[in-house]
Amino acid sequence: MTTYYPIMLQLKGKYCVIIGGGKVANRKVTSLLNAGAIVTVISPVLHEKLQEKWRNHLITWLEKSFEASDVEDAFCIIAATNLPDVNAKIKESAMSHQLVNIVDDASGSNFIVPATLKRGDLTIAVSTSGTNPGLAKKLKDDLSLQFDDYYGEYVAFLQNARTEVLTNVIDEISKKQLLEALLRPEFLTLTKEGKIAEREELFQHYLKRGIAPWQ
Ligand SMILES: C[C@@]1(CC(=O)O)c2cc3[nH]c(cc4nc(cc5[nH]c(cc(n2)[C@H]1CCC(=O)O)[C@@](C)(CC(=O)O)[C@@H]5CCC(=O)O)C(CC(=O)O)=C4CCC(=O)O)c(CCC(=O)O)c3CC(=O)O
Ligand SMILES: NC(=O)C1=CN([C@@H]2O[C@H](COP(=O)(O)OP(=O)(O)OC[C@H]3O[C@@H](n4cnc5c(N)ncnc54)[C@H](O)[C@@H]3O)[C@@H](O)[C@H]2O)C=CC1
Repeated sequence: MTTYYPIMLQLKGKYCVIIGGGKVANRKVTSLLNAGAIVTVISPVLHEKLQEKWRNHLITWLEKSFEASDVEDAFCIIAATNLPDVNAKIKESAMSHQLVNIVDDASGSNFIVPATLKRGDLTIAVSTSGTNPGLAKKLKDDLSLQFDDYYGEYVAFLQNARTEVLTNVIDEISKKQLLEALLRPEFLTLTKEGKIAEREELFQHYLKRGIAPWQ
């Protein structure tokens, strides 16, 4: 059993190379682009959705088969061909300091990709440590019902409110109580109901008192 170390990677401006141009490559490319990576795809053929990304100048496409020199300068490498031998060769070409994901070989990868759900700045990631990716996807889909779209707005509110508390409240006990109080269900319920003005009013009321009234 492998014990993984979960992290959130900052990939903005990082050079990532994906080898293979199929459905799986497209999924990995989509999430890399969302994270701001600079993406090059190496493949003689491109899936329709990757072709669209290429036409829109979102990716660089090298219309060729894999060669070891393709991954030399990459921060992150994803081997997503349908040929296990080629994927194994990609793994061998990578240096030990490079991030490498081999889509058909979890134990040969030094990172694997969880199923993720994004709601604004909130990310919920589910991994089965590679034992059942389908379950990771299912759990993510189940969680998407509980963590509905309004969560993005809720998290943005919490971010601003937390900043306001940290900036304005000097007394450490009041600060701690207010930060705890922000996570009580009232603020989530008001967000869910779209009562944004009332939510702000309630927060300002607590902020002015310097201490949450229910404490
Ligand atoms: C180890 C890992 C490596 C990696 O890719 O990083 C890996 C490996 C493999 N996946 C396989 C199959 C499937 N993978 C999916 C789906 C996803 N797979 C993803 C991640 C991972 N897959 C990593 C571990 C994640 C974890 O820790 O649990 C997700 C979560 C994230 C993403 O890809 O972005 C994404 C959901 C995206 C979403 O949220 O929608 C589905 C379902 C579907 O496609 O609908 C199936 C078919 C059902 C099934 O087989 O279970 C196979 C067999 C291939 C074959 O048959 O040859 C292998 C190879 C092996 O197991 O050795
Ligand atoms: N990790 C994951 O989430 C999953 C992994 N898989 C694995 O991923 C593999 C790929 O799946 P798909 O994208 O559906 O396959 P696919 O057949 O649609 O795509 C394979 C791509 O690899 C390219 N390719 C083949 N040889 C190459 C080479 N020498 N150099 C560069 N590119 C090359 C092909 O042109 C094609 O674009 C599957 O064989 C399976 O083992 C499958 C499902 C999920």
